[in-house]
Amino acid sequence: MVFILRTLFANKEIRRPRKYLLTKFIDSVRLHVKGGTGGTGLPKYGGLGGQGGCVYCVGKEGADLKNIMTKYRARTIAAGHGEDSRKNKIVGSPGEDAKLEVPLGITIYGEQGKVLGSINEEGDTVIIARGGPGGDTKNSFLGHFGQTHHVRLDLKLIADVGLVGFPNAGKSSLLKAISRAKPRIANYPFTTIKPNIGIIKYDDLRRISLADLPGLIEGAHVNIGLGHKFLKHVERTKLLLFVADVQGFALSPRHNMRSCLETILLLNKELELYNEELLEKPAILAINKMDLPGAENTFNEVKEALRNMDSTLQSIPEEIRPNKIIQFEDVLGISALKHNESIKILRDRIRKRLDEYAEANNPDIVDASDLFRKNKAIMGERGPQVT
Ligand SMILES: Nc1nc2c(ncn2[C@@H]2O[C@H](COP(=O)(O)OP(=O)(O)OP(=O)(O)O)[C@@H](O)[C@H]2O)c(=O)[nH]1
Repeated sequence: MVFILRTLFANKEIRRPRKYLLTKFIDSVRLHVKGGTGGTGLPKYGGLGGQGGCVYCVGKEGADLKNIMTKYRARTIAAGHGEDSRKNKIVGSPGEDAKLEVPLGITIYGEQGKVLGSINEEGDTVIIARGGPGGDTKNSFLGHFGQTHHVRLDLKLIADVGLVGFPNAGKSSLLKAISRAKPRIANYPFTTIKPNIGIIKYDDLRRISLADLPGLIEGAHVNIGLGHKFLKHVERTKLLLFVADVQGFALSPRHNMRSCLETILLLNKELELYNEELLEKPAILAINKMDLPGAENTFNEVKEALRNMDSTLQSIPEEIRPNKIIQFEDVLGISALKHNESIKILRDRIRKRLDEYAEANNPDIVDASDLFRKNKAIMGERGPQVT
């Protein structure tokens, strides 16, 4: 009884979201959406019913799916119905639209996985349930029902760089050292249970975003650890930043101890098993914890092994051998904890690789002097050569 009264008279302002909503990172939401019904027309006066309202999504920076889940606890969103035509208001007003603010990076799927649209920039709009037409001569002045169906909003973070590594490799420490993000850092695996985004700011005001994802482990493809659940978030990144612990990794004393080189190959394999296309992305390898004793030797060994991949693979057990090897643009030794010169070098290298990527994908942004040189080479001494 006390519980019922408390619930009935509870002040909605101070009601907190359910506990699981406070902790969990939500990257997929299923909703039932209903477009409004069109208003009825008035045949006697030729009156038109108002059109039913639509449900639509608008991209908004800073919005998140958790807010949608808290706001629409019943997971149903309905737009308003169109107004009926009346003697003193012949044309009924359209129903009120229901606007849903969603984060950038959302893809909207309808029934049977059909893609309804995606939202990648602030202000992008996708209608997810159309309102029914109002009553007029074409439908005997009877308003129609709006569209009613289930949709799934699936979030894939949009960041320039995606950090991938085993748990405890120091991804969060690196994110903290390189950007102003404040992720949780602790000396046990799986401290990171949801993606964190950090921004690197350069002197020329260029900003590069990095997504730190929960650690992958051997067997992630069969859902061990946190599985491949978060790998979808690297699909939209332009550059992969592998972070490997120079000491290697063992999840517990019961698990195999994997060396630094083995963790790199295992990460390669897990990415390959998730989506082979990810291996085509430009990638940088950062070997972390270089402040530890003996790190320099291991680093040189790993670098050498990566250089002679064919002979390395022969000495690697078959269960951790990837079919396709990722090509690293750079292999760097860093210390995320000491926050030293190595972090600065990494920052510059990330910038360089992303600039190269932009140049390759947007030929319009090429350096003007480079363009001049190329044009001069084509034109030769006497101007353009016609072939
Ligand atoms: N010596 C040393 N320790 C480091 C370095 N970077 C990180 N660590 C330590 O390694 C441990 C794990 O660091 P995290 O940054 O939480 O690692 P993570 O990869 O984010 O781990 P998960 O959240 O489990 O995925 C912490 O105790 C850090 O202090 C480093 O450069 N040198």
